[in-house]
Amino acid sequence: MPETMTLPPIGALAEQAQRVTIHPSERALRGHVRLPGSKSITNRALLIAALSRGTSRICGALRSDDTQHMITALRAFGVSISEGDDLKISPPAQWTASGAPLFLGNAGTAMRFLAAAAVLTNGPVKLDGDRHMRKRPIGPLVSALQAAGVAIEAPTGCPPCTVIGSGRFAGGGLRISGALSSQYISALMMIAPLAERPTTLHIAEPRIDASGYLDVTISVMRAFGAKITRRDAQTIGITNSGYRATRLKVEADASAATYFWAAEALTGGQLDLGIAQSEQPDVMARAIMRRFPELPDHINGAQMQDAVPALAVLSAFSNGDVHFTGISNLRHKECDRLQVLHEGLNRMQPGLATLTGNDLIVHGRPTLGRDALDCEIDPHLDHRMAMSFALAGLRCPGVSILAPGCVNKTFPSYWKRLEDLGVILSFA
Ligand SMILES: O=C(O)C1=C[C@@H](OP(=O)(O)O)[C@@H](O)[C@H](O)C1
Ligand SMILES: C=C(OP(=O)(O)O)C(=O)O
Repeated sequence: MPETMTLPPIGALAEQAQRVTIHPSERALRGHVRLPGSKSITNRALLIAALSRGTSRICGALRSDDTQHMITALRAFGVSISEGDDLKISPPAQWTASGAPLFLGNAGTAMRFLAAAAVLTNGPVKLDGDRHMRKRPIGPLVSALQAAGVAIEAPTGCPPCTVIGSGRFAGGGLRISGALSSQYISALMMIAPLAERPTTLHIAEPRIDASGYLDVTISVMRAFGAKITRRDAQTIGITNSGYRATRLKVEADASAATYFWAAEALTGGQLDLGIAQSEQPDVMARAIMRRFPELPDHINGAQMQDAVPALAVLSAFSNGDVHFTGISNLRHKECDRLQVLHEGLNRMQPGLATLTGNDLIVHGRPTLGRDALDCEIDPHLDHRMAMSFALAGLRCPGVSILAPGCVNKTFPSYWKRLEDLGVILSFA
């Protein structure tokens, strides 16, 4: 190749490629990894900024498919958003409904948060997503909004859903089930400061999965001046004091960090990720991963669900069986993650994982790197499946991942970050 010819950037290679093959790392991975901003914080901050008085600025925001869907939808409501190094958000006096359906891909946060916020527009809004999103339940949120007087329908119990915005939200006492997703509760929490009266949210279950995301919601709401109190595990009180614009710095994404904590463990390396303490639920995975290869024989994934795929792949190389419980909601994520994890692990080596109801048991084999079969993993276009199974390739020769561009949902620079650490990838 002539010296002047430059290779296309790796992001473009990954997007166009049908597969990526990961070559085992000969050495321990060391160095600094620049992580993207938190998806959960970015999409909350975008929505709340769009509901605030004044112009807000968000620094360190995640730029990915999920946040782009949120930005595009907010613009359709009349919100002005400029995308420089920082995001600058200026809401209109009143959100407007353009009439055109809003396509939100497979972005759960955008779908659930906007289904609730669309009530604040002045007309009909149809929210739709891709074929995966059309299988992800939204019924409990729809029922809670209907009980609050909102005209909203999702005939299949999943998107598409149609909201007839009245420009107002009554607030008051609301009951919501968070059994299938904590995002339903976050969605109601975030519109409550704009209600006509104070809101008390009653969560139907005494304990829900992913409840740490409610604390993330509270923190972002407070940064925009909301008055909100988590009275107990099932009760949240929110004053109708509105939001005021602010400047918010988004912290690094803890779910993105899990892949690099696992990569450290698998290669015996040490990485500086610039993420220490955080409210984000997936930071809990770090302490567990540090114990590798002696992982606990039981991991309850209920409160760190997005870390489970990376933990499951890491477990395949551990010294024993790891029994994952509390993970039934993984069936309603970007794909049926329990099914796809089970399928992918057994493709790496038959018998590596067992699925018993909604529990996954990974039968760790410390020698796996040496005796694994060449395998092609179909992540079913799920970013976390792609990023997690790629980790197996750090130890096993011949691991390839189909449609690697699916990482764009939350981590477009994932492959580049691995290459920056010296991992050799072949895109085809
Ligand atoms: O509120 C959030 O930002 C999220 C909550 C979790 O989903 P569920 O509440 O649907 O379990 C998590 O899996 C998702 O990636 C982000
Ligand atoms: C479940 C996820 O995303 P969401 O629900 O926001 O689509 C995820 O990122 O793993």
